[in-house]
Amino acid sequence: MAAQAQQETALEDSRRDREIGVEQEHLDRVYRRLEEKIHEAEFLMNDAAKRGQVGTPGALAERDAQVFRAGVHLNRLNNEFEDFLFGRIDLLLGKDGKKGPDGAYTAVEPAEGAVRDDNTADIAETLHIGRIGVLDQDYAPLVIDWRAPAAAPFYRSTPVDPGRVVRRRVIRSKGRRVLGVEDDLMRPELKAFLGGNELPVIGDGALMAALGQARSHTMRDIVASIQAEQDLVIRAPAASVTYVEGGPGTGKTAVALHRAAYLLYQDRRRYAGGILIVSPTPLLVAYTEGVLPSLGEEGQVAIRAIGSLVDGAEATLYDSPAVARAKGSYRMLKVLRKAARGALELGPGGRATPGRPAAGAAGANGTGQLAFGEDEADSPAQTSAGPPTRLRVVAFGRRLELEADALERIRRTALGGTAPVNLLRPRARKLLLDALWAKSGGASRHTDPELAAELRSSFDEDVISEDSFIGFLDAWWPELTPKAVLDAMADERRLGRWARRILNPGEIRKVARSLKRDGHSVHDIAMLDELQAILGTPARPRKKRELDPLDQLSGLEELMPVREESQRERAERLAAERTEYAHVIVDEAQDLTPMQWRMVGRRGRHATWTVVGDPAQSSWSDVDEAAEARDEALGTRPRRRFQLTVNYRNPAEIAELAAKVLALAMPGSTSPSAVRSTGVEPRFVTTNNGHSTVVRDSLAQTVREEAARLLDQVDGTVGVVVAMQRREEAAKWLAGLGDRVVALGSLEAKGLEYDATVVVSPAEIADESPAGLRVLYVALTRATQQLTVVSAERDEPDTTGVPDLLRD
Ligand SMILES: Nc1ncnc2c1ncn2[C@@H]1O[C@H](COP(=O)(O)OP(=O)(O)OP(=O)(O)O)[C@@H](O)[C@H]1O
Repeated sequence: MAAQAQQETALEDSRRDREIGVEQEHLDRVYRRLEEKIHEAEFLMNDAAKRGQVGTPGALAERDAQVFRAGVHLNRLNNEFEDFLFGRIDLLLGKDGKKGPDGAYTAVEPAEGAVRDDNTADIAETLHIGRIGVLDQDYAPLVIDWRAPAAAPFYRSTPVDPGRVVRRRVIRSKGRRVLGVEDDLMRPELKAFLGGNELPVIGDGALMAALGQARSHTMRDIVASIQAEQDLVIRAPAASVTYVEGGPGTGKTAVALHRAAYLLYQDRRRYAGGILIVSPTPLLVAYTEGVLPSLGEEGQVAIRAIGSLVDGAEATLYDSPAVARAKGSYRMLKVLRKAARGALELGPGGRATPGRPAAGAAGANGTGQLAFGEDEADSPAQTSAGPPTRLRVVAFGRRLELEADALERIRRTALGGTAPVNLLRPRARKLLLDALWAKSGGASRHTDPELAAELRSSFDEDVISEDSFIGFLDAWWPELTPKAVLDAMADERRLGRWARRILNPGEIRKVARSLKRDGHSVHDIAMLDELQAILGTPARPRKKRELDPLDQLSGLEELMPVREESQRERAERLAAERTEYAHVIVDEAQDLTPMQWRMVGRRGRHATWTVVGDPAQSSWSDVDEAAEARDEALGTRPRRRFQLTVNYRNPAEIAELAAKVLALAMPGSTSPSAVRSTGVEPRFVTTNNGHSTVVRDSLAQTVREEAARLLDQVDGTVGVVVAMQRREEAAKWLAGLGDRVVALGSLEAKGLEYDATVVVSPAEIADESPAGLRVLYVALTRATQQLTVVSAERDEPDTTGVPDLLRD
């Protein structure tokens, strides 16, 4: 028996080697062709450079475009993809027998007679799939880009609905060497022939091989094993809103990233407007950042954490659940609107200091008093001088004055409506001039309307050129910045005024206190962005463009003093100025607060959208309010909904345990089915070792020992997930264990995955916030191989260590 098994293995090995050899031959051809293409691109670059030295304006523009195109091409070809060629499909003859633009047959279904009555068939076409497309000299496809329509059957075909595909092969290669092949047979009932020989089938399929691999600190692309239900999402038409839901590990993030690459391939011109991917945390950004470059896409896709969407500000702090709820809800919008208008009364925020008024204000020329908002001993806003309370000017030789109540009335009139506060300054200035004019009695000097108008305009000119008026206006209607208004809200009494009957006193106190900290939370960033919209930015004179050194080279600057912007310059300028995108992808969308939806919505007012999320993993407590805000951001565009149903991350043993928490968090919802099982059950460990109280040291020791044990068991990473308030202490528990292990707060674990995880005190995580059970569900679904749950006393573990929350 053993001898027979040995013989079979040897036979299988030699068939595998033969098939590896077949693919190696193909890869060699592809690389020979790539080398030719690289030479072509280099030639184009040189040619373009020569054109740069002679030339008409037309030649110059062409040069720019050519250099750009050749550069992109070269860059892509030179990129050392780890597995440039990764797939192959062997197909039956197609129904219509016509070739598509990719040089492949377009038909999805087999032609009549493609399968003979005795269930035998010939392979009519073989396609290789890779990260970019390569044609041979005769324009026949050597490799088809994975995003091309002809590659779709590689992903879509299943044994239930095989279409024309008989065999799907995943090829593993490194650089120029083919290392292995794995086949899936889509029509096992068929005896198929290729070039007269029976079609060989190697291995047990690529998906399982991919899922079993150790995890690192960066996500890999899944281009070789995208599954049919995922492919439908990736290739969904871009128009409107593509809405994708699915449980943990169903590939939502992976699918979102591959969709970005697909959209760029489909319509590069359109998405030159940029694709924005919004991610919940900087950790997830760092984890996913490498996927698009590995698919050959960079530049036009911006992956940003929700706390990094506002230039010049970065979220580094966390808010307590109560503060987060107040800052994130629609109620905050009302508070900000009031604060933006109210902050005007504080004068030029942050620029002047108490007792030292802004230049030109009434106080500065010694004629007015200063009115500070309040006596703010400990508020950051204490640095702002109050606005002047009196305006004095001399016009037409007369001293004119406006007192505090007149100024107040004018301010209120100017602020009427909802226009951005900073843009209302001209209106306020006009109202001031009207009031001064009325005081001057100038209106009654002439009855002739033309003369009266002339007099008025010279009056206005007189006033607005006076230093005291200019200084007054700067102090009385300063240009406000979002930061200054947010700082002003850190004062509890002031915030109390602006948030009266909107936030409760407890919320006002906590929000004000949170704003006193040095730095911003992720919710502050959305508030800053909202304030920017409420305040507006007055138009500024445009900066003069600098001369391009290339112009000097060609001597064209003499002929063309104002040179047209080149294509490259234009692209660079647009990227730098970009605040709106052509397509917006929101990952972990269930977590966005209403205020965050408003912020993201502003970046995609004319965009198409892909929104991926899982309501069961939401850490935002008012789910309905968030859904309303989402619908507002996405507008009336039609929705296309998809559901992903298979969990590729967790083995069944871990998924089953997590499902118990899901049943508590969202009764009635179903968890995705795990695609594999490892036979390794989750482990339960308690800290009290039979004692009734749990001391912190014992928790530290237990977690450290578990982490060390798991590091021995797996090749890749280990994540230790703790309640947010334990983050820093947990990092110390793991000191010295190496960089394969990390400590994470429960909210930081979002979207990430590890070979093994230690979840510390489920009860502590669940009690952290109103959405705590859903956060615990996230924590329990991060492991690809092994999970240990460490319980403390409050978890009420039973005699086997299973905590109360995870018992049947
Ligand atoms: N078709 C596939 N082939 C191979 N691996 C896959 C496939 N689909 C998903 N995976 C892997 O499964 C894991 C989970 O994917 P991903 O993180 O995209 O899921 P998710 O739905 O975003 O999860 P969560 O909601 O928990 O953040 C990743 O390691 C991903 O590479």
